[in-house]
Amino acid sequence: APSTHRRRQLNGLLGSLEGILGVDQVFDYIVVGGGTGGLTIAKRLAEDPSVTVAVIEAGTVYEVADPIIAETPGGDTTFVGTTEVMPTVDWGFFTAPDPASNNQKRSYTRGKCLGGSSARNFMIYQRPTTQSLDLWASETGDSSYTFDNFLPYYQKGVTFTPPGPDRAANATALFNANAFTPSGEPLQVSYPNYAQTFSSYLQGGFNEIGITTIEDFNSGSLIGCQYCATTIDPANETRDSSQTSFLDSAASEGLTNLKVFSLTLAKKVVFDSSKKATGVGVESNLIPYTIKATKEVILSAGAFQSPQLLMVSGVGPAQQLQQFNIPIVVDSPGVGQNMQDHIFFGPSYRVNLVTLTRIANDPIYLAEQIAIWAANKTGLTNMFLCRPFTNNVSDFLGWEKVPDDLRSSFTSDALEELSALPADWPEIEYISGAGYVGNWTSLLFGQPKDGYQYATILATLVAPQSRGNVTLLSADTNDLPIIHTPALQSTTDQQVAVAAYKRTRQAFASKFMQQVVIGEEYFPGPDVQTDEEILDVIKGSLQTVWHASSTCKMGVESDSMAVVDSHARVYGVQGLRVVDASAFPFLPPGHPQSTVYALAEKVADLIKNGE
Ligand SMILES: Cc1cc2nc3c(=O)[nH]c(=O)nc-3n(C[C@H](O)[C@H](O)[C@H](O)COP(=O)(O)OP(=O)(O)OC[C@H]3O[C@@H](n4cnc5c(N)ncnc54)[C@H](O)[C@@H]3O)c2cc1C
Repeated sequence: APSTHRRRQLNGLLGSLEGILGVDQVFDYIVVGGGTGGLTIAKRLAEDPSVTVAVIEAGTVYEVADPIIAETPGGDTTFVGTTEVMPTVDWGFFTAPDPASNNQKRSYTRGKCLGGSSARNFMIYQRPTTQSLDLWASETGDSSYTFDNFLPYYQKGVTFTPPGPDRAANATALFNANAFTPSGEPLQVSYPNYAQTFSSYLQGGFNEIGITTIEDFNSGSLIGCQYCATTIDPANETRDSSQTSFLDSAASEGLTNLKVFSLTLAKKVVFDSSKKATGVGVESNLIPYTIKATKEVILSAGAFQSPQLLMVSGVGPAQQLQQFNIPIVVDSPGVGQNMQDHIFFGPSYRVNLVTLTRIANDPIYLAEQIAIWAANKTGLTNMFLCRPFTNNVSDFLGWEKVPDDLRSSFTSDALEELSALPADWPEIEYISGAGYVGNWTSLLFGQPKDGYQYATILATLVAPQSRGNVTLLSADTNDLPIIHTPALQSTTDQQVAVAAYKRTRQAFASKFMQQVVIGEEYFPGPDVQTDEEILDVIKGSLQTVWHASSTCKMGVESDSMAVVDSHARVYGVQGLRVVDASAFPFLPPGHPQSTVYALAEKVADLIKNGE
């Protein structure tokens, strides 16, 4: 079977046993975190046969840890509610109580496995807008980040496959093939063959309320609506992650100069007396040892744990380090600060369509789908690859700035803050939710069991003004850091959120959507009408979109909160970079995985060029 073959190939790259046996471990480069950014940069560095690369990853191969859910696109709906934690491949983060939203503590999904959060995400693949990347270039003083200059790195690792002949009827996905380069690159971007019927109605509803259909979301414009491309491998309709793309290709190319230390926790970066990073202290099976780096250490442990690793290693806000008796290497006040994230929420309605509600509640329907799969399967071993499960559930998106009629009631402060954003930067994203979401407690297990099907439009704040942070619980990476997520502290965000909620209701009330809507709004219900009532519902029912970023932000040296320069090098030390979502200068509009992959590609080239 393909997955057994894959595991055998990967075994050739797993090096942790040697570490446990105390064999001296010295590499040119150490990448901490085998997630989205980490495996991408590690594979690219290892393409040079003259260097050696180690990856340190706390988790393991996700098809070993979690053989069914992780590789099935529809498995993305499991264990992402505010009260749930995936037992096998998740870190188990909960946010600190959030005073701006009823002191909620929300579960915050983070992949703990090879692939990292790309093994747990919703697979939406789209790129930021032209002007948001141009802003990245101006804020970091580096013109190589303008949309046009950065685009080749978005294209580099990706193979794009247009929607195929087996794609469902009435679900035509437009696309711009020119946004991609023809290639045999590792990361697969395509469209599921099974489309959510709800999305066709959503498109009609959006068009009716003024959100027009555009060609695609990968060419620099977002305002409009369309089916989204996904990191689903069209060959077998399974999830593609940095593990199944970049690490698998390293294995199949026989790059034995790349070693993966799985089930190995990074404890701290080791510096010499000249503040050069010379290695990483790790722990595997409770045994501590050090892996040495002769050239560089690259932190790719994600937006929560890259800043944690910097802080426990002595790079961070002095006060925070002193609190835990950590010797200060560099007082860097921005480490862990400036966190940006998106939140989403929205009303749920009963609909006359098949949605996740049926899959979750109707075993006979599920058995039928599995029987259809069994009759037609082409060598795939996972029965959860029956048709409805090959879709990532959120397959249609819309974007806009708040329309004038709702904007007219905004405060002048809110209008001023929002006007600072570039013209093409949307304020709201709408994500199709073909199922009940309600108060976000649990997607799969929370579907109402009353025989109806449900659907939701998830309004998302993509120009958030609220900021969060990451602080230490202790000086030991065995203790997860404390995460304060930025949800609705800003009154601008509150106003946009209420306007966004009203827009989702307008879409459900459109003639097009009314063809399939049954009765009145189910959640929160028609009694919720005033702005205060709507805001209260949002506070009690929001979830983050798991897009935490910018906690080791990139910026110019004169910016005291900048942690890395535009080559992702940590200010104040040598031989240390941060390459993951934490290094973003800010969170561009939309879903960040494309930018994490692109940044890793770009920094790999910088390193290869000695920059
Ligand atoms: C549920 C969910 C849905 C999402 N949906 C989408 C989507 O549809 N589209 C999109 O574009 N984005 C989506 N995202 C966001 C996107 O997946 C992330 O922004 C991106 O994957 C982050 O990449 P990263 O490299 O920064 O971190 P990660 O991919 O999380 O990698 C960090 C890695 O470091 C490892 N690690 C951490 N600490 C240590 C340590 N001390 N020692 C050893 N290893 C360590 C982790 O185990 C992990 O493998 C979603 C995220 C989630 C969680």
